[in-house]
Amino acid sequence: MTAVIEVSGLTKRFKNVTAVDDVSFSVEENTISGLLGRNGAGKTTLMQLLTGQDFATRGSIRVFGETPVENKHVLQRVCFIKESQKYPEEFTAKHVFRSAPWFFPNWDGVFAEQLIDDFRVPLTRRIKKISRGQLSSIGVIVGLASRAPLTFFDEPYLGLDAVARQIFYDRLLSDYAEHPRTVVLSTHLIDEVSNLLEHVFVIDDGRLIIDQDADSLRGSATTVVGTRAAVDAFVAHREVLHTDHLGGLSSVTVGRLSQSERVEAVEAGLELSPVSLQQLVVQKTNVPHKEFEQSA
Ligand SMILES: Nc1ncnc2c1ncn2[C@@H]1O[C@H](COP(=O)(O)OP(=O)(O)OP(=O)(O)O)[C@@H](O)[C@H]1O
Repeated sequence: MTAVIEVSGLTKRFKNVTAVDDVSFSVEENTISGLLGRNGAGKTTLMQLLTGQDFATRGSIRVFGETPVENKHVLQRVCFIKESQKYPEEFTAKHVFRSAPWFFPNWDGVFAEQLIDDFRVPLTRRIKKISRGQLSSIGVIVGLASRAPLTFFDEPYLGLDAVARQIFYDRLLSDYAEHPRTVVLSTHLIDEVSNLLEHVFVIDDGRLIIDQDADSLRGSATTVVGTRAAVDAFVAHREVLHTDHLGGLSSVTVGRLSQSERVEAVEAGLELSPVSLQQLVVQKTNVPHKEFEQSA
């Protein structure tokens, strides 16, 4: 496997905020990765650094083996779709799609036309007059039709309805199968994208807390449900990720269980269920912010 992105000891500080805090990881070529985390976790800042739009306070970044900052050789292979993309005042969607091939050498005009139909983008209305969802559609189309070897989608579908989001997931998957490339996607709609992701990065308060293959992450936790006494006895010596009580019943999320542990649980009258990626991320990141901890 070849790493398209290699990051080591990366830190970005804004005055008293450490937005990215000593992060190290790599992203393999031709994979779809999710960059997940709560509001303010540092996802956008990290993407800005990886796409050379900001300078790191410390640490190193290699994209296609080189630093991305002011590096045409790297940046012409990168597409970054931001939540808040700005366009020139008089621009219509037509202007965006006409100018896209100047920036993206792999631009596929026929694919873009199909996507414009799929998303029903009004081509001749000025961008400042179109809806939030339509604006997101334009970004999504640019991200897909650019076929950049490395594409970042930063929360790309603000305002997109459920049908449009599904079209995005479907087109991304089918086009990725035909034209493999490296995609990094940040989103809060974790369950919706869960099946798309091959690798998961979770950033919390600037720190990378999960860097794991999506399949192994999905199997890394189980919820155990049963009477309080039986659940308590079963989880007594295990790491507990989350606990809920309802009357005499308990629902406790624990780490990976072996086959014999599963048999033991079932024999104790307990029910086992898988934990969704979203639940797992919520449980891992549902802790007090370090600033609040320090000032408390
Ligand atoms: N230019 C800046 N100046 C000061 N602080 C900043 C700046 N940009 C980001 N931050 C802070 O850095 C932290 C990380 O912000 P970032 O936008 O990267 O988070 P995010 O994970 O993308 O959040 P969201 O999911 O809400 O978009 C936040 O505390 C934010 O307030």
